[in-house]
Amino acid sequence: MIIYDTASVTLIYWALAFVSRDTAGNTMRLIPCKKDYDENENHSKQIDREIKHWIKTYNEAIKLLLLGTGESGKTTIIKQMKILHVQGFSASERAEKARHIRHNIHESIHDIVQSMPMLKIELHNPKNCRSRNVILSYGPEGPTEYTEEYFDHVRSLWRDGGVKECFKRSNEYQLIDSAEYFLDRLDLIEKADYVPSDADILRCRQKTTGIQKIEFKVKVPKSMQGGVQDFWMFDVGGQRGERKKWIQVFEGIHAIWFLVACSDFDQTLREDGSQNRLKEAVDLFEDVWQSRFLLEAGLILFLNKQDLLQSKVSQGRSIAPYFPQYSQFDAAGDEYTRTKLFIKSLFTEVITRRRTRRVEAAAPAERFVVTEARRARECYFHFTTATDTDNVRTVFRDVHQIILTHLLNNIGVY
Ligand SMILES: Nc1nc2c(ncn2[C@@H]2O[C@H](COP(=O)(O)OP(=O)(O)OP(=O)(O)O)[C@@H](O)[C@H]2O)c(=O)[nH]1
Ligand SMILES: [Mg+2]
Repeated sequence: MIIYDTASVTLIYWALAFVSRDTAGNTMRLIPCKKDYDENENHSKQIDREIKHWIKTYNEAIKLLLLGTGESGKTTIIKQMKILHVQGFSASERAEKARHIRHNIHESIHDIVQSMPMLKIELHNPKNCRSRNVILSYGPEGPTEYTEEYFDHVRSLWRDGGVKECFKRSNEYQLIDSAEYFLDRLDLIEKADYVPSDADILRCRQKTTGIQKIEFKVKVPKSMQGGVQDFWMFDVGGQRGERKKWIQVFEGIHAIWFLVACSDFDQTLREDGSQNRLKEAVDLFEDVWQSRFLLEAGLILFLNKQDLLQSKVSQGRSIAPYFPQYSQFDAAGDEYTRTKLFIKSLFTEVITRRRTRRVEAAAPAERFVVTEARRARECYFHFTTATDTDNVRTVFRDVHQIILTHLLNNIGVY
């Protein structure tokens, strides 16, 4: 049986109706064209019967694996699946997240004030020196108890012009992406009865170590035999030290979602200050793309953190100093559009380095097929903001279609 929520059925139906083999019989073509479908009703009915049969008999869970460098947004996607397809977060989970969010506040203000001497930035208000010393005295771990006095120190510092100046240069040291989001919400978070909203939980940052799995079910509508389809989604840690564990979950994976933090273009790795984060993501993507263990899995690239990329670029920060080839990049549109297309081109280049032909496909996903000795290899691209539930809901629907097409190809329905 296969997954879909009601809204995605039409999409999937189309996908299935137009999946076919080429003359050599070894590559898939997906032609999302309603007109052809209407013109070939008998063929569609036959396909419909086959799909229903396949859905009825396919009872395996669909296994998805999230990959990407540290802080690319993998665990945020898992949280979105919990919101969209499980019951969301329980009261005890929210209480636990409140603790992590307070710790996120501490690590944010700690890392900013600790970096000020390196950037030769002074506190604008000398009275804040005491607050800075108090914060630094707790070290990166933070206080055992988050008192009113503690939050007063953080508030004074966050209002300081020097702290703000240092925050604006956060690409020159390591700072979590949600620093501003949480520091702007101090008044709410310091309250004893604070319960984090879904939006707060999506912003909360906790590094993943080891392998996590979430299971969820998606309803299959009655018209498609009814019932539910099981999904297993695996989350791994993306920092270098964590990647050796990845191979443990490669077996039997149907599709990989590879996440890239596009706003990382001017930052270095937390685990290696000499390596640009976006370059690391391109290298890692190449490893995944080439991996013989993952040849059977569908690959979907999430060009994530579009909100942060847009805001960075609108503040006048350019990718050009970090990727000199950007000055030769030819694309229409404003600076943000050109930057996101350039980042995409860094990844399509990895794919097109081998013999490639481009297949026009319907928006929003674009498809590239690489002809290899064994079979066609496909990669789809999506621009995403993982903290935006509506965006992830839409992307998930599109991705259903892609995964289904890939699965049908693998099991030889067509
Ligand atoms: N603004 C914004 N923040 C995002 C987005 N995606 C993820 N984040 C934030 O980025 C931080 C890191 O996200 P995670 O999901 O923990 O990253 P990860 O890939 O699981 O990282 P590791 O576990 O270290 O591999 C979190 O604070 C998220 O809230 C996005 O699209 N926009
Ligand atoms: Mg994680």
